[in-house]
Amino acid sequence: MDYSVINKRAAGAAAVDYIVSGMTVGLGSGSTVDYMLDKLAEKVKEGLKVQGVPTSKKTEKLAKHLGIPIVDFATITKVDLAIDGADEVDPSFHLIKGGGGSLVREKIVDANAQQLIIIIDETKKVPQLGTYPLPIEIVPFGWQKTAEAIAAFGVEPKLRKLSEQDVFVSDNGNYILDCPFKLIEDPHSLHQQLKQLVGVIETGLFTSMADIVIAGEEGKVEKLTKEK
Ligand SMILES: O=C(CO)[C@H](O)[C@H](O)COP(=O)(O)O
Repeated sequence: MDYSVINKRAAGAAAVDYIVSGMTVGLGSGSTVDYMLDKLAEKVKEGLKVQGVPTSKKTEKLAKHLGIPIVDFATITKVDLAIDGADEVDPSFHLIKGGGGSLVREKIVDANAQQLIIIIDETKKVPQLGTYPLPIEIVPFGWQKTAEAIAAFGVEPKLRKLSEQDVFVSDNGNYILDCPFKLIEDPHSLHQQLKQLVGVIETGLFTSMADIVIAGEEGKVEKLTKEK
C-alpha cells in the first residue's frame, strides 16, 4: 500500500479520538476524511453517540452508508468540532482547500465549528502556500469575465473540467477556477482582495481557522497545536 494512504488513514483515525459522545461533528470532504469516517463508523457501532454535519454530497452519502447519523445544518445551534482535510498547510496553519471542489460548504461548516482539526499526510505541509493551484468557486454566468479579473493578479486561472467537454459543477451549482499563484505572500490579504471581485463566491484560502493539524508521517501521527 502506498505511504500516503497509510498516513491519511493514521491521521483520520487519530482525529476520531477527539470526538466524545453527544458531539455534533462537522464532516469535511476528501480521501483523508473518508478514512476518518471509516474509524468514526466503527466507534458509532460501539456506542459513540454523535451527529454529523456533512460538507459535501459525497461525504453525506458515505456517512449515511457507514451508519453515521447525519443532521441538517439548518436545524442545529452549534458544531462542537469539525474535522477536514487540506491540500496545503503552512506553519501558521493557513490552508489551501478545495481540491475536491467542496470549499464553500467546508468553509461554512468549518467556520461555524468551535474547534477545527485538519487531517493530512505529511506531503501537504509547506513552508509557504501557493504551489497547489488555489481553487476559487465562481458564478457560472460570465465566468470568463471573472477569470479575466482574477488573471489581473498575475495568475492564469484554469476552469476545472471533468473531461474535454464537461465542466466540473460544485454541489452549489457553481464553477471552480484553479489558480496557480506559485507563492502566496499574504494569504489573508489575497483572500480579501479576491472576495471583492464580482462573480467570486469563495476562495480556497482558509486563514486562521485551524486549531489542530494532525499529519500522518511514516504511519505515525504528528499532532500540531496552534500557538495562541
Ligand atoms: O478541500 C478538500 C475538498 O474540497 C479536501 O479536504 C482536500 O482536497 C484534501 O483532500 P484529500 O484528503 O483527498 O487529499
